[in-house]
Amino acid sequence: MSFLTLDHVSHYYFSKNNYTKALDDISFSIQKGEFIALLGPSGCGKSTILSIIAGIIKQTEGKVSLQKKEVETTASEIGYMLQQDYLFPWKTIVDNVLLGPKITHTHSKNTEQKALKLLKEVGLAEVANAYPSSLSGGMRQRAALVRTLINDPKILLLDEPFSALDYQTKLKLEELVSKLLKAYHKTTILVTHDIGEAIAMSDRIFVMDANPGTISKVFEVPIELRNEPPLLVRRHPKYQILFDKVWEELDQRENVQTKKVVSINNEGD
Ligand SMILES: Nc1ncnc2c1ncn2[C@@H]1O[C@H](COP(=O)(O)OP(=O)(O)OP(=O)(O)O)[C@@H](O)[C@H]1O
Repeated sequence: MSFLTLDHVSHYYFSKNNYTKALDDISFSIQKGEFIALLGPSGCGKSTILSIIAGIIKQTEGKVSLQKKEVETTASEIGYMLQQDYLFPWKTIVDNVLLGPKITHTHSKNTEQKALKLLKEVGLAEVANAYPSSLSGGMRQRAALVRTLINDPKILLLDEPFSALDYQTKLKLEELVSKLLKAYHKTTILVTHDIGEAIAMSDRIFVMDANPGTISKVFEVPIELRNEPPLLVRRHPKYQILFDKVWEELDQRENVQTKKVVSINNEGD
């Protein structure tokens, strides 16, 4: 059964004298617990899709449904993890994690226990009372992940969460995030520029095209890969086969038109 659906979603960014069509007629459905990767050239609308799902912006056309109900905003159901961790430097790790529940008045003794349990699961139990400045980049991103999971969001949106990390830390974090999200059966959308990461972590990969943003092709990750941890996926013979196919699809689309900003006064130009 479909969990999250985007139905003929288009989006325009308007400014004083012109507009950009960022998304054109995007439709897809995601099952509960599914892990989707959005892959495509810069400016193809990946972040715009996440912002629409998160309720940060409202799509110009089309509809977004969660569990079959059309939603104006899914914000309260969403966990958002970005390239930067945005931890507050003056709060300890556990206090950073508990900030969300405190703001939403859902904080209780149980929440604190849950925070400590999650911190333990990501290997941060020892530094729960430390300040972010004393942690490495990878540790800070693990704390950011726990902060995202503490509210038990229905959907997780990951916008290039590993791209600021060194390669080894990134691989280790992929491993941890994948294990944790599978264990908690989280529905996840990952934005990435990294084909290997998309294959290693996802069930399906949506390749996008730019100007305006469309979904050009959907790749199913073979079932044998989906059940393996990312490091093992990267060593599987089927990984390289899929990598080449996705590469080819992206490569074909490299000659995208230059960005199209349409003047409102001279639409025909
Ligand atoms: N606030 C805005 N105002 C005007 N145009 C915008 C705005 N935000 C995004 N755009 C344009 O919309 C299109 C899609 O942008 P978006 O950031 O969603 O792409 P992206 O695929 O996430 O890019 P990247 O990979 O570089 O982060 C681009 O042409 C971009 O310039």
